[in-house]
Amino acid sequence: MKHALPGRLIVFEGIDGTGKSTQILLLGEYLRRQGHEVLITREPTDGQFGRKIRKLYADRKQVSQQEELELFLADRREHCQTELLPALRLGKIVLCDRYFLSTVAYQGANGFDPAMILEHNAFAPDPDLALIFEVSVATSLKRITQGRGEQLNDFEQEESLTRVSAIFDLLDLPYITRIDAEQTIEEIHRAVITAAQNIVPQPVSETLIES
Ligand SMILES: Nc1ncnc2c1ncn2[C@@H]1O[C@H](COP(=O)(O)OP(=O)(O)O)[C@@H](O)[C@H]1O
Ligand SMILES: Cc1cn([C@H]2C[C@H](O)[C@@H](COP(=O)(O)OP(=O)(O)O)O2)c(=O)[nH]c1=O
Repeated sequence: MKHALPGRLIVFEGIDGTGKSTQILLLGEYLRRQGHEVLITREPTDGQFGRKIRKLYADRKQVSQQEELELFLADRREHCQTELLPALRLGKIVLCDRYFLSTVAYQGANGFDPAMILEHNAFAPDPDLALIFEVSVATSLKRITQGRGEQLNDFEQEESLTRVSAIFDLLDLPYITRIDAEQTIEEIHRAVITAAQNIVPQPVSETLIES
């Protein structure tokens, strides 16, 4: 659903380890320096459903794929109502680390029809900009292990990231901009600013100077 609220919603998408969390903080700092009010948030959230999802992952518990999909949708419904929509109504720039394209790609990789997943997210405002961070699966795996010191079940993880990545590659929606995330942190930051500038309104500070 396209929103007509005064704020802007920018979401950061892509497979794990592409540098989303790094870049969201850098863009947040940049926009705040420009005089914007910024909300930085993420999914899964820290709300009741998001905590449940993280706990399932941490405990390596298996739930049915249907249950998993429903948990992500419940988390997003709550996130929209309690955080995203109120912030957009106040004219804030909302930066969200993962949103419904992650459900399309990850739960799509689990076998659900991507188009059906998109329909189930019709309650959620469309982002004004969805940045899809693109790296090879090899780079993703390297960054995950380096950054977090996790011991990987290499083959399983490689296979599932490849499937998720293939769905991200196929997505074709008007608000998507693809970012080459193999570059340095500084180069990516510049590409992110360029994309954001197309949809972010003039900052309050500049409006005041001109009038
Ligand atoms: N452009 C980059 N080049 C090399 N390493 C990076 C880059 N961006 C992020 N990293 C590192 O890769 C790891 C994963 O980055 P992170 O921002 O947490 O990714 P994500 O949020 O997409 O999982 C971290 O250790 C981070 O410091
Ligand atoms: C938002 C969302 C995330 N996920 C997955 C992607 C991640 O592997 C996992 C946790 O997200 P996240 O905390 O972003 O993981 P990371 O910090 O490792 O990038 O949840 C889905 O499967 N569906 C969704 O709708």
